[in-house]
Amino acid sequence: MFIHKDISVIGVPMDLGQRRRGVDMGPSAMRYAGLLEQITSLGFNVKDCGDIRIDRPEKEKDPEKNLRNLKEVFAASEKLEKEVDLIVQEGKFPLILGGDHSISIGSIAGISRHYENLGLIWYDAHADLNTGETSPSGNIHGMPLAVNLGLGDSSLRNIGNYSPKVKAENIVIIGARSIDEGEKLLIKEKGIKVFTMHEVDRLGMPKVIEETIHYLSQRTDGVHLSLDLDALDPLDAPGVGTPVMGGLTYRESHLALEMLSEAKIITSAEFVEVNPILDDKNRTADVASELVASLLGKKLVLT
Ligand SMILES: NC(=[NH2+])NCCC[C@H](N)C(=O)O
Ligand SMILES: [Mn+2]
Ligand SMILES: [Mn+2]
Repeated sequence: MFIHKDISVIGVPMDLGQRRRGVDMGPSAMRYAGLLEQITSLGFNVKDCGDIRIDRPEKEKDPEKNLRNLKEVFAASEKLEKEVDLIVQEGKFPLILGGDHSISIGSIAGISRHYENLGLIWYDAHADLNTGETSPSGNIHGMPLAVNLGLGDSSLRNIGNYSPKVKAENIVIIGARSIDEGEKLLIKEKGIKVFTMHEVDRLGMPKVIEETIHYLSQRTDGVHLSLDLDALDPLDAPGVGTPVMGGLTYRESHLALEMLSEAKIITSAEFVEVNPILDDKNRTADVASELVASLLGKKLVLT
C-alpha cells in the first residue's frame, strides 16, 4: 500500500460533538499553518475540496437519548460520507481536517466501503468508545469509535447503509490515558488492542509502532489514521478541548508518523480536535500540519 500522489483535502468545521466552541475553526487554522503548501512542497498534487457545510441548530435543545446535537451530527456525517466516498473512488488519498472527533463517523463511513478489512489507528488520549448509554457527557465526539464498531445510535451506525465500519480486531488505540468505565468493559469484551501511555512508556514508541504495523499488516487491506491532537501532551498541543496531562511528546509523535510513512500502510487520514480559540499562537495547528508532513514522508536528508 502506498500514499497516492494525489491528495484531496476536505475540511469539516464541526463543533457540535462537544461543548467548547472554536474547534469548528480547526480546518482554517491548519490551512493558515501552511498545510497545503507543505504537502505541495513534498511533491504531491493536492486539491483543496473546501469545507463541508455544517448546519447549526437554532438553539441547542436538551439532548435526546444522551446524544447532543444528534440531528446535526447525523446530517454532517452523511454529507462527509458522500464526499469522502467520491475522493476514494477517484483514487485519491483523503486527508480530512476537523472539527471535533465526531467527524470520523462520516469519514470512515465513506472510506471503509472500499476495503474488505479496513485497519484503524486511533491516536488519542481517549478511546471514544462511549454510547448514549455509557457516556458521562452526552458528547458525540466521545462516541465515534463505538459507532464505527457498529454500536450505539442506529442512525449514526447506519450511515452509508452498512455496519459495522471496522472490526474490533482491526483497531489499534495509541496514547490512551483517559478511559471511562463503560469503555474499559468494551475494550475487554471486544479484545481491542490498546497501547496506553503506560505501554508507550515501557516499550517506547519505536516498538509500539513496529507492533502496530506488524499487527495491522497481517489482517488489513488499508489503514486509516485517526489522529486526535489531544493524544499529544498539552504542553506540545495546548489547543484542544479535552486535554489530558501526561501525553505523547512532539518527538514521539513525529517518529510514529515517520515510521508509518516508511511502512507505507496508511491509505487515508484525519487530524481532529484542533481548537484555535484554546490555542497558543496557533501552535497546535502548526504541530498538526508538521505531523501531516511526517506522515507524507518529510525527513531531514543530509546530502
Ligand atoms: N474526541 C475526544 N476528545 N473525546 C473526548 C471524550 C471524553 C469522554 N470520554 C466523553 O465521552 O465525554
Ligand atoms: Mn481525545
Ligand atoms: Mn478523540
